[in-house]
Amino acid sequence: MSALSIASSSPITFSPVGTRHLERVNMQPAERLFQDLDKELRRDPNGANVISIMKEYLSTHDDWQDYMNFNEHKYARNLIGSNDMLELMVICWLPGQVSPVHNHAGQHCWAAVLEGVVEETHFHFSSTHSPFGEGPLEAVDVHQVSAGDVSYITDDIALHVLKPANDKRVATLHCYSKPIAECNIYCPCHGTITKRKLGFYTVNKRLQDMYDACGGSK
Ligand SMILES: N[C@@H](CS(=O)O)C(=O)O
Ligand SMILES: [Fe+2]
Repeated sequence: MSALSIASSSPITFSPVGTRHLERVNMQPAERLFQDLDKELRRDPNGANVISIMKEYLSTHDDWQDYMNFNEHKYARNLIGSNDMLELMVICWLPGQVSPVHNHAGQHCWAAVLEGVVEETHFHFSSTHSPFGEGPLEAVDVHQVSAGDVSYITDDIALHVLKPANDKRVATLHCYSKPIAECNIYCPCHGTITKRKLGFYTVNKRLQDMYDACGGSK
């Protein structure tokens, strides 16, 4: 596998200095975004500039639509690219689809809204008023995120749930650093934890045989 492993119709590899610029020109904007995020996260693992990089992409490009695939059974995770530092995906939500209460496996999660309006609910344990503890959970914040805006969460901030805020479909662009192969799902009533492997509905714009997303009620 190349140093930069990214889903693309034409495989991208690092090339000798001199031709790198030409390769970048030939990339799709979403592939360039992946490369820009990779560079930023290697410079600063906390990704101080990730939000501005994502917002710049959102305001100038729409090739994320090429990755937009919905699944009637659950919210659909469509991978743009991944490597050891990050994974970048378009997540598509039909009205009524919702993620379970979950964490992010100790990683950074940035979620930009591409289309529609998202409702995000933060949860803490009632016993500790923090994202760490035991027993029932309580919703501590509910807010909406509109197209063009970027939300950010880590396990230190809260557990969360996302869903479309109204009866219109939603597309979000998620950047995880580092990649999350598995997360915790929480039963809100008891705080019981279940491990859930995270799969992809499409990779490199191609449907995958098995799709096992992070739960979802529909
Ligand atoms: N973290 C979730 C999507 S969301 O609800 O933030 C996932 O990657 O499946
Ligand atoms: Fe999440």
